[in-house]
Amino acid sequence: MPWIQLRLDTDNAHADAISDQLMEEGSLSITLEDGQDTPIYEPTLGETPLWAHTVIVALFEADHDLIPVVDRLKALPFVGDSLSYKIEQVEDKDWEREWMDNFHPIKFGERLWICPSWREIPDPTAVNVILDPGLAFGTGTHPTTALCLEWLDGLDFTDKKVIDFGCGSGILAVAALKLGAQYVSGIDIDYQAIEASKANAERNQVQDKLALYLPEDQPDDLLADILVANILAGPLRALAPLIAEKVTPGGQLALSGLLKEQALELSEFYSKWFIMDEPAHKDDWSRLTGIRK
Ligand SMILES: C[S@@+](CC[C@H](N)C(=O)[O-])C[C@H]1O[C@@H](n2cnc3c(N)ncnc32)[C@H](O)[C@@H]1O
Repeated sequence: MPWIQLRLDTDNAHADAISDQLMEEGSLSITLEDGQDTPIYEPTLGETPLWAHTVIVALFEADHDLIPVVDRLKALPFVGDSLSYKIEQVEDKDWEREWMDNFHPIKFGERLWICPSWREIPDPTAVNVILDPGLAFGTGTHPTTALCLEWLDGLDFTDKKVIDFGCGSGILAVAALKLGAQYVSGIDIDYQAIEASKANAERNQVQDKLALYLPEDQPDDLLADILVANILAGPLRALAPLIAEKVTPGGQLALSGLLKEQALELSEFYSKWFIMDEPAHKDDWSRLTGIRK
C-alpha cells in the first residue's frame, strides 16, 4: 500500500500535543526523531525524554489530503504560521525483505561466523551459527553483541556450562554451544526472545543442550563456569548479586550493553565479586570481563 508522510519540526514541549492532533487527523503512525543529533541512551524507569529539537514524522494513506491537516495544525496557538514542514511520498517497499537484504554473514574473532539463515555459508569449515533473529534482539551487527561474540570466540568451552543472561535471539547461547560448550541456560524476560532462541537452537541442531527460562522459572541452583550478559548498565547493576551467585569460583564473566562512560563505575561495582579486567570498547559501547573470586 502506498503512503504519504508529513515531516515537521517542533520542540520537546509540544511534540506530544502535535502527535495527538495528528493521530486525530488519521495518521497511521507517528515517529519522533532527533532533530540535532543529540542521542538519548538510557532513560531512567518511567522517563520518556525527548530531544530539544524534535522532528515528528506522521504517516498517512497516500490519498489523504495533508494541506488541510497542515492548516489546522497552524491554527493551534502553540504552532502558528511559521510551522516548518515537508510532505513526502513514501516508496512502497517490502520492509521485511529490505532488512533481510542488508544482513550478511559476519566473522567474529578467529573461528566464529554468524550466517543469516537465508544466505550461503561462506566457510563451511568454520564454526557457523545459522541465525534468524525473528522478533528478538541479536544479529551480531550491534557492537554490544559483537563484543560478546569476539569474547566467546576466544574461550575454551571444554566441559563448560554457560549462562546467557538476556538471550534475545539466542545468538550468544547458540554460539557458545557451537564453540563446544557442554550445556547452556538462556534467560530472558521477553517471551519472543525465548521463542527465537528455541528456533535458532533447532536451526543449529543444539536444542538438546539449551534450556530456556523466563526469569521467574529459572532454577534456584543454576550455576555456570561462564556467564555472558548483554543487557544494559542499569539492569546489570541491579542483577549483580544474582549474576555473581550463578558463577562458580574461577568462572568467567562478560558484561555488555553498557556505554563507555558507564564502564568504570560498573567494573568497580562488580569487583566486589569478580577480579575485573580492563574494559574493551567498540564504538560508544564497552564490554567488561572478569574472573569470579
Ligand atoms: C541487548 S539484548 C541482547 C540479546 C543477545 N544476547 C545479544 O547479545 O544480542 C538484551 C536482552 O535482554 C533481555 N532482558 C532485559 N532485561 C532483562 C532481565 N532483567 N532479565 C533477563 N533478560 C533481560 C531483553 O529482553 C533482551 O532480549
